[in-house]
Amino acid sequence: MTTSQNAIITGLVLAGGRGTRMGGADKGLEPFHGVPLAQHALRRLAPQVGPLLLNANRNAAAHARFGVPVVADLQGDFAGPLAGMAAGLAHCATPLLATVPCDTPLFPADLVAPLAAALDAAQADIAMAAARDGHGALRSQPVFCLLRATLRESLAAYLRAGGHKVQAWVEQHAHVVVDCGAVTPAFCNANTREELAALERASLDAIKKIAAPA
Ligand SMILES: Nc1nc2c(ncn2[C@@H]2O[C@H](COP(=O)(O)OP(=O)(O)OP(=O)(O)O)[C@@H](O)[C@H]2O)c(=O)[nH]1
Ligand SMILES: [Mg+2]
Repeated sequence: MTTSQNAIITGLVLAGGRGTRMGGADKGLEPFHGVPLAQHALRRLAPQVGPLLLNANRNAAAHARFGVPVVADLQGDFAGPLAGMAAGLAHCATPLLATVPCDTPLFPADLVAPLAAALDAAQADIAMAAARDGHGALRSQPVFCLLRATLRESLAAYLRAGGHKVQAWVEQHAHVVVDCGAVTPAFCNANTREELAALERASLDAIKKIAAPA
């Protein structure tokens, strides 16, 4: 994808969760190789999109230090990732919004272009990433989505009606599921501190492999 095509896509990092499985931590501020997870995700997404947004519900000042606008959920009850997507759509000034969670630090460096190509080819409103598990089965990755900004009202209405499930809302719209490669390690998310440490080790192993191929 060219830089001018990137410019029509706003990148949104979702860091608005409760972090229950990490002892209530504000996960985006947890370090990954010394860099806060939210900042790491912003850096990985930046070359793939135009403007950036960060969705967070706590510690606004700490998140603001990453240098992109911070948007909080419109409702204050931790309604799940869809609420973060809705906040992103509400502040999105481009025709498209690409979403990634903060807790999946090894997400593909070439994620957005295949989503955009598939959205365009299918003339769909949503492109959702999917990835192959160890048995070759395709698993949806619902928080990795490319959305048309025109879905703003639909999503707000869905949330107002008490909806929470990303997949269920996506299925109400013309959507395409895009095979983005293997689940491991690219789509492995850190829900606990142990998982975060394991992802740090996995990324070091990958670097060692590049430095000294077998
Ligand atoms: N804006 C927003 N994002 C959320 C919410 N809940 C989860 N997310 C985001 O959705 C993505 C996946 O979240 P999970 O790992 O399932 O949930 P979490 O809240 O981070 O952690 P747990 O409480 O341990 O489930 C992460 O990027 C979260 O930041 C929410 O209520 N609001
Ligand atoms: Mg998670």
